[in-house]
Amino acid sequence: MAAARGRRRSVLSVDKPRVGHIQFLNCVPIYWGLVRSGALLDLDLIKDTPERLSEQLVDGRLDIGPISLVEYLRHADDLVVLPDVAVGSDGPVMSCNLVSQLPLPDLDGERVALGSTSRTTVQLARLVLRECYNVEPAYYTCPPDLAQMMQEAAAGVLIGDAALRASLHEAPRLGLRVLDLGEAWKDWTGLPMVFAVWAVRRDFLARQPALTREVHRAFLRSRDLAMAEVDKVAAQATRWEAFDAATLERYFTTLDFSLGPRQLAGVREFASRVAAQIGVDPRVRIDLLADDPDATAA
Ligand SMILES: C=C(O[C@@H]1C=C(C(=O)O)C=C[C@H]1O)C(=O)O
Repeated sequence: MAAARGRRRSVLSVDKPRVGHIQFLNCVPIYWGLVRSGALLDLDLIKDTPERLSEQLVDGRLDIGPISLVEYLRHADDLVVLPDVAVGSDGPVMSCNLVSQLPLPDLDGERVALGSTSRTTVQLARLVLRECYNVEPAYYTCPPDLAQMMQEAAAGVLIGDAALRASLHEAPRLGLRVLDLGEAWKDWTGLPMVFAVWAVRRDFLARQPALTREVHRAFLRSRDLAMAEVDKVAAQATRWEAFDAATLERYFTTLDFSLGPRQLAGVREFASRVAAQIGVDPRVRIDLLADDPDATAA
């Protein structure tokens, strides 16, 4: 973070685009192909948690990167979405979970911890609890640590690797209930859920339209390469993780890395349902990067 903040743009040479990368297992398939194709050499890649990357893209320390959907909706005027790539699910997601010590209808008035790395799943959890379970807990934000959450609250919302560990290892051992929020959204709306999109700052796109499209193509190629050999990706990732290769392969193929018409319908539906809760226009305009460099409006 400090390094990113201190980074100065050179006036003597063309700077590499400053691109964000989510340091969770869910984005390993996006990273895999960047390494394999050598595209990584053309990027200044900044790895961090989703909420910090979202903040850096919004305040201009990044040019292009993944952004939590809620933060995109809040800052849509300054950003253009890169099509065909996202972190989402069409049903269960495995790693965006509400973990509870109580049956969900009993959470009314209870303390519920919201993990600080999430901006979207935490809002989805609040929406689902209110609209589907008719409960209004007392929410507070805290670090994404299940043990601490379970000491201080009746339930907690986690994303990423911590959520995967919680649902696969800790919850079964401790007898905790798990609500998969991708599945809850699909059951409620019939639509895919998009948790994060990739976006470019509008000012960067205006200065560097060709470079932006190059980075976009590198992401798409990278994702396609990884998904074509997902067994290898899972086998290598398992060296450093507490999950076996079969579990990681199931995780990578459960996630939906696409952003097509159905996923965009999910984004619009989420925007309309969450609008009042997060203070955005329910029909917020979503601009997608167009093929034609002269036209960016969707
Ligand atoms: C599927 C996931 O998607 C994510 C969920 C996010 C959020 O809730 O704000 C942000 C980025 C993604 O990492 C996950 O983290 O497990």
